[in-house]
Amino acid sequence: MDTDLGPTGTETLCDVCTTELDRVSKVGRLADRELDLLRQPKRRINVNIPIRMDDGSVEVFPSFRIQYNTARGPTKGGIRYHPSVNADEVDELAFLMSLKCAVANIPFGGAKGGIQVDPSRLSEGELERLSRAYINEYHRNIGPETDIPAPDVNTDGRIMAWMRDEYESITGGQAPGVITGKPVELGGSEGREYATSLGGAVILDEFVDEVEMTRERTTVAVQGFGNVGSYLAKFLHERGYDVVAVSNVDGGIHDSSGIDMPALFDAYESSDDLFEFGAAEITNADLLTLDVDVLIPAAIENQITEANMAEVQADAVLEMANGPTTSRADEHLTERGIPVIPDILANAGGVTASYFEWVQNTTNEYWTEERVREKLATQLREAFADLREIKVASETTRTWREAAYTRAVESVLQAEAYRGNVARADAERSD
Ligand SMILES: NC(=O)C1=CN([C@@H]2O[C@H](COP(=O)(O)OP(=O)(O)OC[C@H]3O[C@@H](n4cnc5c(N)ncnc54)[C@H](OP(=O)(O)O)[C@@H]3O)[C@@H](O)[C@H]2O)C=CC1
Ligand SMILES: O=C(O)CCC(=O)C(=O)O
Repeated sequence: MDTDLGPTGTETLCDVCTTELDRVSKVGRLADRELDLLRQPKRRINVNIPIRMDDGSVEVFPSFRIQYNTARGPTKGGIRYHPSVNADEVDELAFLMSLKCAVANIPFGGAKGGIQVDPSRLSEGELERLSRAYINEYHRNIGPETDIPAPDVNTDGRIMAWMRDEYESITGGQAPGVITGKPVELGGSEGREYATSLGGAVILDEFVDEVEMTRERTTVAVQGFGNVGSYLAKFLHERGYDVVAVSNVDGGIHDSSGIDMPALFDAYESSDDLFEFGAAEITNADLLTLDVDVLIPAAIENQITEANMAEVQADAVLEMANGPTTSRADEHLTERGIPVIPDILANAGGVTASYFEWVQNTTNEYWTEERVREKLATQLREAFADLREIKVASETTRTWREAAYTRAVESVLQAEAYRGNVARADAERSD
């Protein structure tokens, strides 16, 4: 199925996206046509991919690529492998990518992809066949100037390498800019592997300065110890924060005097088991309600919800995962004066470094790790400053999320207007 949606396409945005869009729409007095453009993806593609398994049987894996908004540039966003991935989830993630690229001020639209699979069940060969088959099915829809995938949950540089190779064997020639998050030896950027986390650390530093806290006395709990959570815990420890809890899908560990992160990294590398480290064990539910300065969901969506929002004791939330807070919980935290640094700012370091990778691929000029880190920090500090300015200047903007949506929606709609897709005259606006 390949759908260019008209204004009658179904809406599948999550409640927090819809709530925030409605709020921004009311304040900005957006026209119906403008809202339609934001509420639905431009193109949804889904393919059931048959794969021959090692035992000779054939399994079929549903897969998706959703290109949400193309006004600001080629679409950009990761590919997720997870048993529960579905079209609605990918819609929402693609919507968030469209806003995130605008918040980070990089010239991309937003997309997201996914395969409904539990990759831990697959052999290396099956994983490679599935990854290559995904590109085989979608190669006409992606490309360095159209839609550029990247890693997300359960995907990594090795998978990006197979995907680049498959794309080039189908299309002929070299096309390093078709995908980002590649290994450095294959045209990847220095620093991309940890950029989401480094970006999160830069944003948290800015926030801590803003509210006049000091890093040294700031305790943090990080849910998720994958690419984003583990590097973030490391960076925050190096910057002087006290990382008191971390977790993976099986649960977590807690030490109120601060976890020795280098020692944990060494232990985890060999055991792949947080519990073997010997610190007190906690559940993911416990972690989310710990009495810490900053709670950092860095795993999957819908973690702070109506069920646990009243028990959240943190003084602030840094959303490193996409969509970890539901709308009701977001409102509740706001009422209690707990600031939430939204996903589309907090985790924008990943796509920003992906943009740098794409620029390097396009110019064939490669940068040092130091240059990437400096440029990343500058870009994210500017993004934070832009949102602070909106918050300070506006009497109605209460939260960082509202500021981020305000900035992103304005930027996307300006681009749509310059393309002639919407008229931005007051006469067009509905009340
Ligand atoms: N990778 C990137 O560049 C970017 C990622 N993000 C977002 O960050 C989040 C994490 O992504 P990433 O680190 O790449 O993914 P990974 O697959 O590398 O890691 C995910 C982590 O979350 C844990 N986890 C999975 N399910 C649960 C659960 N139900 N409860 C608690 N923990 C769970 C996993 O545990 P286990 O290790 O045991 O499997 C793992 O530690 C996602 O929301 C992603 O969309 C956002 C921007 C960029
Ligand atoms: O690096 C990218 O292009 C996208 C990363 C991503 O999927 C995300 O920010 O959620």
